[in-house]
Amino acid sequence: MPPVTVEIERMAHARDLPLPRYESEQAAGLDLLAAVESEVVLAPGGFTLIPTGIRIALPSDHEAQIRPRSGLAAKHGITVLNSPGTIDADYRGEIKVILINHGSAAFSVTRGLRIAQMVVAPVARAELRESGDLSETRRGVGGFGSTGIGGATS
Ligand SMILES: O=c1ccn([C@H]2C[C@H](O)[C@@H](COP(=O)(O)OP(=O)(O)OP(=O)(O)O)O2)c(=O)[nH]1
Ligand SMILES: [Mg+2]
Repeated sequence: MPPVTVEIERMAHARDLPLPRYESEQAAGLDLLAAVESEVVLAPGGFTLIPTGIRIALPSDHEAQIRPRSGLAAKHGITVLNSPGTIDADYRGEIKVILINHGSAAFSVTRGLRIAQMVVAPVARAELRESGDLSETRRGVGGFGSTGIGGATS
């Protein structure tokens, strides 16, 4: 798939920070940096909105998803509260990341720390057509474990 062009602006408080980038050749997400002025300490159980200092313009019919970094989650219990956060194609404000500390120790967010990753993805927009005659399926209304919990199913 050819790359999608995303316009990006580094805001005044982030001109010294590098642009988000893919950390490996085939990485799905661009790592987002914390554009905090000074250290922000997240107490256990606490959550906070972290600025990234960037604004973007996505092409129409695309979104950006703000996802956690597994390293921060596995090592410190830090994740994205509203994961995946949704950046709409028409949003022109600063991208912010809502981090939550599920760990048992305080976590320090320092300027430039790679706090989350942003995945750009195509989006299908629905045209709703109201109907009283939805198609039948084998699953029907079954859900929430209707196929069994754990083990192999036959
Ligand atoms: O993690 C996030 C999630 C959202 N946003 C920005 C971009 C998005 O386009 C906008 C609105 O997000 P969302 O639709 O999730 O929030 P809402 O509570 O529905 O707000 P709104 O009424 O503004 O749509 O906020 C972020 O910067 N970070
Ligand atoms: Mg919304």
